[in-house]
Amino acid sequence: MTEARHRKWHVFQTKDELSVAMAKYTAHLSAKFCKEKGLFTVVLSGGGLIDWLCKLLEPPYKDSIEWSKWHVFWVDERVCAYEDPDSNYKLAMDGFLSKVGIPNEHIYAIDKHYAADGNAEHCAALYEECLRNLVKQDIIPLCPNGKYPQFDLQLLGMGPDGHMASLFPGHPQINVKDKWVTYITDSPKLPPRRITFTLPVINSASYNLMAVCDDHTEQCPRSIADIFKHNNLALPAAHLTAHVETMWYLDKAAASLL
Ligand SMILES: O=C(O)[C@H](O)[C@@H](O)[C@H](O)[C@H](O)COP(=O)(O)O
Repeated sequence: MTEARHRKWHVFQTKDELSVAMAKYTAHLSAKFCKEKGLFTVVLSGGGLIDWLCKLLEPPYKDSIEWSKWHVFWVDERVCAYEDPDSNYKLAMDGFLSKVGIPNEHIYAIDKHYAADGNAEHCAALYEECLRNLVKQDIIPLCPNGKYPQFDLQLLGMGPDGHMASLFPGHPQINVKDKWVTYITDSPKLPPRRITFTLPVINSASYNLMAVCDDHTEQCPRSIADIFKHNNLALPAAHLTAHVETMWYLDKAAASLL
């Protein structure tokens, strides 16, 4: 493992090794937080992540994780119907969540009706309201400055252009600080309408695990080098921190220019 400034990282020879490590990391934190607080708040993203998480569906994890104590959120979501193949909710439900015993009422998706209508602004406002209610119910604590919710673990991915969640380079959402959840209607990655946690919320998590596997683009290893060697803050993912630990899991291809 390598460490620079606040960032730690591991490079894995294969995606499979990365998935095994991701399962271990997640299972360890699940056990820790379930023991300490009686629940575990996990934030998912879209993309390849759900595939990599599938190691949790295998022994020894599937039967040892206290799934009933999990509370699941999305760091970003595409504003479309739940049944739409673009939906991050559908991706996670079909590939992972439906296969473990997380109570339905612990799975916090965006509003079904506004999502189907494509109303990103309302979806963002209602998702923020949902988080605020969970803070009142003591499911999510606030971070020490009292301004933002503090999730236990966020599992993130980075796009080849250096975006994370739905915070894209050259778009204003990265600067939003007065909201917990914001929205975009012209996302360069399709589909265009999305909601996303704001940067201060993302960085308030106790643990952030960013997993990046390069799928034959030249841009991805360049963005990784730009972040790790030059801390190029034009790339949203370069801003990632966390309260306890910011961990990057890279495959060999993504790390090829380091
Ligand atoms: O909904 C989304 O599009 C995502 O949440 C997005 O931020 C994703 O995590 C990255 O684009 C990485 O995606 P890949 O893992 O597919 O490269």
